[in-house]
Amino acid sequence: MLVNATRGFLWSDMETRALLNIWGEHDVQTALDGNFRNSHVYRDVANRLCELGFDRTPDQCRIRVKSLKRQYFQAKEGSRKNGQYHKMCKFYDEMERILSNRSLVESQDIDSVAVGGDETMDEDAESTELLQEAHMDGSGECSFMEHPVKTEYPSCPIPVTVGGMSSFPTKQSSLTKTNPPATSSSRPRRSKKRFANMSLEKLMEKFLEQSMEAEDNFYRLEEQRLQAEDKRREEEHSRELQMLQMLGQIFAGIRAPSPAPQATPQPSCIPQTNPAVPPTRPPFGNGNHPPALTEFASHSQPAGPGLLMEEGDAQFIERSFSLGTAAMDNVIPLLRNTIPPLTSKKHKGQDGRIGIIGGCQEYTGAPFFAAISALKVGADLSHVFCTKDAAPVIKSYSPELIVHPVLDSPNAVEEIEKWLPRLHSLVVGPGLGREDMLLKNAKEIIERSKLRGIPIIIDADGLWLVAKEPSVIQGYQRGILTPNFMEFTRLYEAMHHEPLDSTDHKRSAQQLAIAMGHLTLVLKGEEDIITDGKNMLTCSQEGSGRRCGGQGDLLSGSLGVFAHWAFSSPPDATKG
Ligand SMILES: NC(=O)C1=CN([C@@H]2O[C@H](COP(=O)(O)OP(=O)(O)OC[C@H]3O[C@@H](n4cnc5c(N)ncnc54)[C@H](OP(=O)(O)O)[C@@H]3O)[C@@H](O)[C@H]2O)[C@@H](O)CC1
Ligand SMILES: Nc1ncnc2c1ncn2[C@@H]1O[C@H](COP(=O)(O)OP(=O)(O)OP(=O)(O)O)[C@@H](O)[C@H]1O
Repeated sequence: MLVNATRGFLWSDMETRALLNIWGEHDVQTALDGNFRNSHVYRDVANRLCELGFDRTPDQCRIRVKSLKRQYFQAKEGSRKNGQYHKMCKFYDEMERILSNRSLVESQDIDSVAVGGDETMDEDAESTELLQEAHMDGSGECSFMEHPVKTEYPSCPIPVTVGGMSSFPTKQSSLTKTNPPATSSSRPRRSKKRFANMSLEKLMEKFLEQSMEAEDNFYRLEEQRLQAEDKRREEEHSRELQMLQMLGQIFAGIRAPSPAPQATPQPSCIPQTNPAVPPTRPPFGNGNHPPALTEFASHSQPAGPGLLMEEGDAQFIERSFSLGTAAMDNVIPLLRNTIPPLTSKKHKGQDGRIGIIGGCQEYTGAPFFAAISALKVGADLSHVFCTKDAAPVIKSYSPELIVHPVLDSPNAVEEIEKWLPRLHSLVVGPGLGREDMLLKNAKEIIERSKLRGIPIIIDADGLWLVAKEPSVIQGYQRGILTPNFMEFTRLYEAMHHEPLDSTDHKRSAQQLAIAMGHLTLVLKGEEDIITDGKNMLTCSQEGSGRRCGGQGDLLSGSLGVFAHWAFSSPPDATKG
C-alpha cells in the first residue's frame, strides 16, 4: 500500500529523506553527472521510492530535488551573510553531504541561479514550479542542466535581472567562468526560465502584498462602517426615547385627574384660548376611558404635551356630546356614567360582546363597518353572522373580527342562537340584503333575542324587514331603530298607512316611535332626531361633509356597544 497516495505535491520529511537517500547514492549522482538527459535517472528514483511505499512520479522527484537544491544554495548564501541558513533549509546537512561531492562547476552554477534570482522556494511552492516546468519542458527532460553541454553556437552575454535592473554578466562572473562552453541553445533557455520564475514569484509576492493591503483596507472600512452603524443606532435609540418620553407626557396629561370636575360640560369647555385660565377636562365615565375613546381623543388634535391634550380632550367631548341643546347636554353626565371603567378586575368580553346580523354576497363592507366600530368604541369582542360567501371577505378585512358563515345555512337560527347567551347586544341589518330566506332568519333571531332581553339595534335591511313586519320589534323596550330618511319614510308609511308629512320630521318621528310601542327611534339626517315618543333629543352637531355609504353602519355598530353599556348600568346611573 502506498503511504502517500493522496498527498499531492507536498512532501513529508520521511519521503524527502527517502528521496535524498536514493538521490544521494553514488550511482545516481554519477548517472546525473554524466547525462544531460536524466529522465531515466528520475524514473529509477521514483521506482525505488515506490518500493519504499512512496508514490511519486519522476517529475515530482526531479522537482523536489531541484527545490531542495535551491533551498540549500539559498541557505548557504544566507549562512555566509548572517548564519541563518538552518532556518532556510531543513535538509541542509543531507544536501551538503551529497553536493559536496558534486563538481564545483555545478554548485557554482546553481548558486548563481539561487542567489542571483532571488528565489525563495519551499515545499509549498512546488506546485507553482511544476506548472512552470510543464510550460518549459514537456519531455520529462531536466530543464535545469545538471551538466553543461557543448553546442555549435558561440556564447554571448545574457542579460540577467538583479533587483529589477537588467545587467550583463561580466567575464568574471562564475557563470561565464565555470561554463565556458555554454551554448546559445542552453543559455537562453535557462535565462528564460529564470525570468519566468522570477516574474511569476514576484507577481505572486506582489499579489499577496496587494491582497493583504486589500484585506487591511476592507477591515478598516468595515470598522468604520460598524462605528457609523453604532452611532446611527444610538441616535435612533435616543430619538425613540424622546418619543417615548413625549408619549409618557401625553398619557400623563390624559390620566391626570381633573382639578375641578364640572358636572355638565358647558360651552366653557370648548378649548380655552386664554392661557391664564388652565383648561379643565370634564370627567368622562369614572376618568378611566376605554382605549378607543382615549385613542380617538389623542388623535383629535395635534400631538403635544399634557396641556394641549386637555384642550383636545375637552374639544372631543364638546364635539361629540355637547350637542347644542340643553336637553342633550343633560344627557352627557348620564352617558359618562354608563361607560365602564378600565380595570384589571375584568376579563375579556365583559365590556361587550356584540353580534352583527348581516353580510351577504353583495354587501360585505356594511357588517364590517358596524363590527369594527363596535370594537373601536370599546367592545371586547365583535361577532359577524353572515352568509357563507361573505365570510372570507369580511374575515380578510380584519383579524379582530369573529366571523360566522352561517346566515344562509339551513339551520342558521339554531347556529346563531347558540351564541345568543354570550352576546350583550345585537345589530341587525347592515349588509343583510333583502332575500326572503335571510330576512326570515333575521326575524327569527330577533324574536329569540327579545326573549333573552338582548338590546337590538335595527338598521338598513333590518328596517326593510320591520317595515314589512313591524311586530317583529314593536313594543320591545330594548329595541332601537336607526333609519335614514328613506327608511324612515318606509316605516312611517307602513305603520300609518298614509304618506309622510315631510315638513315636520320631529313630529313624524315621535308619531312613529309611539306607533312602534315607544321603542327608541334615531332618525338620521342633517339634524338627528332621537325619540321614544315621550322624550326627544336632537343632534345638529356637524359631522362629515361627505355623505358616503357606511356612515350609518358606523353609527349602528357604535350604538350596539352604547346600548349594552346603558342597559347594563344601574337605573340611577341613567336615571331609568
Ligand atoms: N359598503 C357596503 O357594503 C355598504 C352597504 N350598505 C348596505 O346596502 C344595503 C342597502 O342600503 P341602502 O341604504 O343603500 O338601501 P335603500 O334603503 O334602498 O336606500 C337606497 C335609496 O334610498 C335613498 N336614500 C338613501 N338615503 C336617503 C336620504 N337620507 N334621503 C333621501 N333618500 C335617501 C336613495 O335614493 P336615490 O339617491 O336613489 O334617490 C337610494 O336609492 C344595506 O344592507 C346597507 O347596509 C350600505 O350600508 C352602504 C355601504
Ligand atoms: N344631511 C346630513 N348632514 C349632516 N349629517 C348627516 C346628514 N345625513 C346623515 N348625516 C349623518 O350621517 C350619519 C349616517 O347617516 P346616513 O343617512 O348616511 O345613514 P345610512 O344611509 O343608513 O348609512 P349607510 O350608508 O351606512 O347605510 C348619521 O349619523 C347622520 O347624523
